[in-house]
Amino acid sequence: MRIGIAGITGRVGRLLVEEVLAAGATVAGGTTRSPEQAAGLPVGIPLFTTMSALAEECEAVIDFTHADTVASSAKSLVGTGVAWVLGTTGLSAQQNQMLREAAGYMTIVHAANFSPGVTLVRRLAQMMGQALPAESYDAEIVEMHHRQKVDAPSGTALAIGQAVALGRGVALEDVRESGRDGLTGPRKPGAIGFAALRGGQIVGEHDVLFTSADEQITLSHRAFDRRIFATGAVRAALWAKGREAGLYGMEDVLGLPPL
Ligand SMILES: NC(=O)C1=CN([C@@H]2O[C@H](COP(=O)(O)OP(=O)(O)OC[C@H]3O[C@@H](n4cnc5c(N)ncnc54)[C@H](OP(=O)(O)O)[C@@H]3O)[C@@H](O)[C@H]2O)C=CC1
Ligand SMILES: O=C(O)C1=N[C@H](C(=O)O)C[C@H](O)C1
Repeated sequence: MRIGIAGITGRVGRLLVEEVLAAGATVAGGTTRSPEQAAGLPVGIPLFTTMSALAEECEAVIDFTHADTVASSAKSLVGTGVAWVLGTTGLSAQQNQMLREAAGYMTIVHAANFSPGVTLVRRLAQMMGQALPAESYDAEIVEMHHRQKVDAPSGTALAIGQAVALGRGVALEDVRESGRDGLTGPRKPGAIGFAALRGGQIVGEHDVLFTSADEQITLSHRAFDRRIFATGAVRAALWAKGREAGLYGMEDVLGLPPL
């Protein structure tokens, strides 16, 4: 299979090159805004400055770049027959809506976290949201990442929050509490809270806490190596080949029922 890598010079992009090759697939090329940054990549990988040019060379694109690229990438990929495996986080509501619309015409696998562990944490978080009454159990999600991360809360934290909200039968937008600071007043009943910490080179840590007057239950996930995201994304690209148009997630790739 010919796989393209959008953001090939990035932290995940460089690992994707190794993981595509390890899976026995071909690195059909990559995008970068400045090809001189490609130092250290294996020689001979074609580099492009646009998604359209990359799409001509491959059957799937794995994209770990920046939310600002989502609209133009959707336009470039619709109608090409190329599957889009998108790991970029920090998407706005409007950008998420664009993805849903594009998925009417093409195959998209979108996950805020391609690790199997986080996929299972989301499922457990949904079960806890369903089983533990929101009036008694306060749900808080704490994440910590490296100092270069540009979006907060992390896409994973929000995806876990969405799972808790789903379990509680509410919309996350209606109950989300992020970035408390100052004279906030007491915690709102039923809120799902988020706290984002940044420092050093931490790959990705997520804790989901349900705290009542009498007990606390915590789900924790630690990514030790970001290769776990690259391996999962390559798995998703191989899975996406020949799939009908639609918006899929890592649950689909792992063969789990939808949340
Ligand atoms: N779903 C998942 O499992 C995971 C998701 N992520 C997400 O993936 C994304 C990338 O993460 P990471 O690899 O650490 O980031 P990096 O900044 O290391 O890499 C991103 C690459 O994308 C390119 N890029 C950045 N901004 C733009 C832009 N505005 N337009 C076009 N290209 C751009 C840059 O390449 P150049 O300068 O060469 O153009 C850059 O090297 C983030 O959103 C992150 O949160 C990260 C890990 C796991
Ligand atoms: O930017 C990162 O590094 C990561 N981003 C993803 C997110 O926002 O959840 C996934 C992972 O936690 C690493």
